[in-house]
This record gives sequence, structure tokens and C-alpha cells, in this order.
Amino acid sequence: MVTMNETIYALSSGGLPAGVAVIRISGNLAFPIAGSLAGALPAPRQAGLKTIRTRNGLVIDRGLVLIFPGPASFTGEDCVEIHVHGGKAVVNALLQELSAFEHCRLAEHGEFSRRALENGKMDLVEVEGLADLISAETEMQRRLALEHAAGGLSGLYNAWADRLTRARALIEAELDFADEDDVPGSVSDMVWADMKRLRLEISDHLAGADLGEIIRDGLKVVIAGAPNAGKSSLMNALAKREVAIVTDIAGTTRDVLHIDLNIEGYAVKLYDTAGLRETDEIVEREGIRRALRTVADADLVLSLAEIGSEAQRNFPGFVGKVLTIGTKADIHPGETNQYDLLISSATGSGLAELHELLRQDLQARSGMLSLALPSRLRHRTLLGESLRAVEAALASEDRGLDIRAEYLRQAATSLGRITGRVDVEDLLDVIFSEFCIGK
Ligand SMILES: Nc1nc2c(ncn2[C@@H]2O[C@H](COP(=O)(O)OP(=O)(O)OP(=O)(O)O)[C@@H](O)[C@H]2O)c(=O)[nH]1
Repeated sequence: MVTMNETIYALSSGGLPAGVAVIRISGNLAFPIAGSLAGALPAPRQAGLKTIRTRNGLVIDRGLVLIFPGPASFTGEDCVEIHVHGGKAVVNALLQELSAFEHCRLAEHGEFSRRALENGKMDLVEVEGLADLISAETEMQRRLALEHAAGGLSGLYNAWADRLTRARALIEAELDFADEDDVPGSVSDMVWADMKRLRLEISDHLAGADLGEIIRDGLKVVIAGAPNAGKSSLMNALAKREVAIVTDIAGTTRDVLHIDLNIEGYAVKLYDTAGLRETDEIVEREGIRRALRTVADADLVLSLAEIGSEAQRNFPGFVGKVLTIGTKADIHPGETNQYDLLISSATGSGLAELHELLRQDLQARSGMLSLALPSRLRHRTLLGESLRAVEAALASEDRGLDIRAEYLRQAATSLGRITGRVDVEDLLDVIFSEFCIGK
């Protein structure tokens, strides 16, 4: 669907100055514009060293020009890449020159990818995977995003949607021939046996959503405990810098602070919270309210208590794992098995063990090998809808085949909304706003 639209351009490489900057142009006018800047264009997909000039003949720089005729290009349109020296003035001059062409403008966030989607070069899950790949900071985030960008999830969802369509076709056939004696009733049995398998496959897949979201968004680890337990000191020790204010005044931390850690390739978001105690002080009370809200949303809680005092094991609204940690081991020598772990943020003792416990926790959560996991709430919600529709179809044995077929249609529609096979216009603005300009 290559329509007569505006040609877009943007700096697609990173911050300046840099050794090389890549400017990408896409649209019907990409080739004439590139020709005007660089003279004769090289053969498709081959780099040509060219002098890039303004239309007044002023030399901007010498650089490589590559052309990718549509539809065999990233966006599906004619695309050009110009590689120039990554100086701010060089890039500004080139962008300035591009802006002067008619029907040619700076791209919006994610507009290259959006055109790729519209031209059928990628589906929605692949587009999301690409956005995640660009922002991936840890090894596991990279692997998960690559799986999505390369179509791992889409292939699965398309195969499921096809099975649903096939099932409906068989049901339709049975409805059409219901009066004839020679149609075997077992066609329908076959369909429902397969739909039972599908129900199991979707629910198994959904069970991986927790892990997918943890890999993408990071494991939420919250440090909680009484005032002065040493929470901020642990946060600083793990961050290896002064993130949180540490004083001997109980109730120092008021707001929720967080740092990002990379533990063996997994992203971990570590939160420091206000000390939990009864207080009438308004700001501290608000801090404690926020602390409890953060704990309720945690994947794992580190419950800190100075050695000798009791570590809290239950937190309102939190049902996950709590690790109890006895703190200030340097001033409380000797053994105690009251806690899961003893640490001293002052000397660093026990921190390697804490790191190891976090690593083990992550590994236990990620027992599975495949990274074809749903990683966004959007995926989880639509998969849930699809699963419920399959369940409804299976459970309505006493109702007409047409009603059961309609449930299967709904199940396929929900899957189609994940990959964007089915109308998703309402979602696109949200999804593309996550992208940077130039992608
Ligand atoms: N000796 C020793 N002192 C520590 C250790 N960790 C923290 N402290 C001291 O304990 C006091 C409280 O530490 P913080 O890290 O601010 O404690 P907190 O739990 O964040 O306190 P609130 O913000 O009040 O909730 C400070 O005086 C720290 O220097 C430790 O490992 N050893």
C-alpha cells in the first residue's frame, strides 16, 4: 500500500558528535532528493562515495550513499541512507538542506517503523520488539526483544489464529451439511479436541507472561523495614554511589527511590522506601503509605532489620517472596539464624551473597528456555480474552454450533489484535510514541 505521501527524513544514528552519522530518507521523493544532493546514485544496496552538496553547489561533506528501492526496503518505500561525518554542523547542514525540499519533512517518533507496519513489512509485535531492542539495556532484554522483533511470537499467534479459522470452517461445513447423512459427526469431535489442546497451549503461554514482563521491565525488588534498619545504606552499597540520604535520624527516607541493576543480564529495579512505623508526622506518613504501595507491587521484598530485632515477614497486599536480612553485622558479631542473610553495608560483608540470592531467584523464575514470551500488559490482556473465548466455546456444548463458532471467531480476533492483523488503529499512536525519531 504505497500511497502518495510525504517523504520523511531523520538522523537515525545516535548522539552527536560521533564518527559517523546516518541520515535516513523514505518516501516517493527519496531518490530524486538524494540525486539532487549527491549526483548520480549508486546501484541499489551498494555504497557509493559521493560529494554531498546543497542545491547552490556548496559542499556539505563527502559520504556514503545507499539506496534501497521499495518494496524491498525497511519501510517498504524507496529509502536512502546517507552516511556523513558525525559533526553537529555537518548533520545540521544536511537536515537543513533536506527541509527545503517540497513534500519532504522531518519524521515523527517511530514514523519509519509505522510505515513499515502499514506496508506490511512488520507486524505489531515485531514493531514492539524493535522498540524494545533499541531500548534494551541487559542481555536478557536484548534476547527477549530480538525474539519478538524476529517474529517468534507472531508466528505462534498466527498459527493459533489459523487453527481457530480452520475449526470454524469445519463447523460451518458441518452446519451446512447437517441434514445429510453422510457427513461424519466426528468432524466436530476433532475440532473440539484440537480446541482443548489450544486452550492448554494459550494458558501455558500466558503463564510465561510474568517472566516476560519481569525480563522487559525488570524484577521489582523492594527494600523495606523499620526506620534506621539500614535500608538506604544497602541501596547505596548496591548502587556503588550515594543515591539515598543516610543519617542516624530515624525516618530520613520519605519518598520511594529506585536504581537499575543488571544482575547476570537480568534487569532489576531496586526500590528504597521509607521506614515503616507508627507516626503522626504528615510527610513521613505519606512516605510510609507510598512504601506500602511499592511493596504491594513488588516481585520480591528484602525485609531489613538490625540484627537483634524482628524482621517483618508479612506486608499488607503482598503475596510474593520475602527475604529477611539482618543488618549492621559489623557491630553485631556472632552467628544468628534468625534471618535468611546477614549483611553489613559498612564493610560490604554479605553483599556478594545477596547478589547470588537475587541471581538464583531470577534463574528459578526463568526455568524455561524459550523466550517466545508475552512481555506487555497488552499481550497479556488480549491473550486472556482469547483464552476466555476458547473456554466459552468449549463450555457451551449445549448451545448451537453457530454460537460456539462465534466464540472461536472472537478468540481469533483477540489474537489478531496482538499482531495487528485485525484493526488496531486505536493502539498505534500509543505504541509509536515509545520510539525515538529516526526509527
Ligand atoms: N555500623 C553500621 N552502621 C550502619 C550500617 N548500615 C547503616 N548504618 C547506619 O544506620 C543508620 C541508618 O541508616 P540508613 O541507611 O539511613 O537507614 P534507613 O533504614 O534507610 O533509615 P530510614 O530512612 O530512617 O528509614 C545510619 O547512621 C547508618 O550509618 C552498617 O552496615 N553498619
